[in-house]
Amino acid sequence: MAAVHHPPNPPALHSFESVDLLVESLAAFVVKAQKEAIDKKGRFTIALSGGSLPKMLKGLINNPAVKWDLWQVFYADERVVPLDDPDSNHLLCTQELFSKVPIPKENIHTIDVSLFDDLEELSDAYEKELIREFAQKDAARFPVFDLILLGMGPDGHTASLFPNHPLLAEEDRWVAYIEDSPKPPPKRITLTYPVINHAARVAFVAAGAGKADMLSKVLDHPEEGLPSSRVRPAYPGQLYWFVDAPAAAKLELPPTEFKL
Ligand SMILES: O=C(O)[C@H](O)[C@@H](O)[C@H](O)[C@H](O)COP(=O)(O)O
Repeated sequence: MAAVHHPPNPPALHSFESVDLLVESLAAFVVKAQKEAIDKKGRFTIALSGGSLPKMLKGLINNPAVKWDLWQVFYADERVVPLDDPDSNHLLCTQELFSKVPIPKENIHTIDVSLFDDLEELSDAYEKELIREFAQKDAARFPVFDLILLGMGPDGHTASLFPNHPLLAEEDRWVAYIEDSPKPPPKRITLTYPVINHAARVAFVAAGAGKADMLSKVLDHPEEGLPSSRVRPAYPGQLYWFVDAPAAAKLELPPTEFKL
């Protein structure tokens, strides 16, 4: 990545009056990111999270601009449970999105359930899956996702990067595992900061009044070092926040007008 000494771009905060507007704008944003990636490289690499995020992507369903066959989907984090377990992020994304759109199954990169007994092997295998997708094609030290979509938990966590956890200091691995997640289930794998912070675009999605206090901590007080505040994609990467008015209610950071 060029210009290593350039400071990260400031976050773009997009605040919407309603969740419907947020959903519509997020879909338009994803489609634009997809178009730019496909025009440049003929494919679109994206990482998804669980929580409320998959539902927020419903603006992509029946959207003729989405080129599903050119998407390569990874998970920003995944719980170590069978893929049909109610706790699985893959199951959630399948129920909310993939079962409703024509995406080829092989374009969705799930964790290897045969490796559940050994989390080291499991995360190594997912890292290899990323290497197969990125390393030969982009030849970079870290993969450069076209887009990573994240949620923010009530404690400020994102992906499976929890406050004060040693994983926050991981500098080498692309994928790491955690056995002591404070939020169940305890065993998970997660993309690490070097991967998240090398992405071309990272977008958080947060809606509802329940997010207001934590959002203000994360965006107005990044010096507190909460996991979501540590997401600062390296230049020229860009960080976006898609929030609704109740979530934004306590923010000092001024919003940026949403324009495509
Ligand atoms: O793995 C998990 O524990 C959840 O998926 C979690 O990381 C979620 O993404 C955030 O808590 C935001 O949740 P909401 O989007 O539902 O607010």
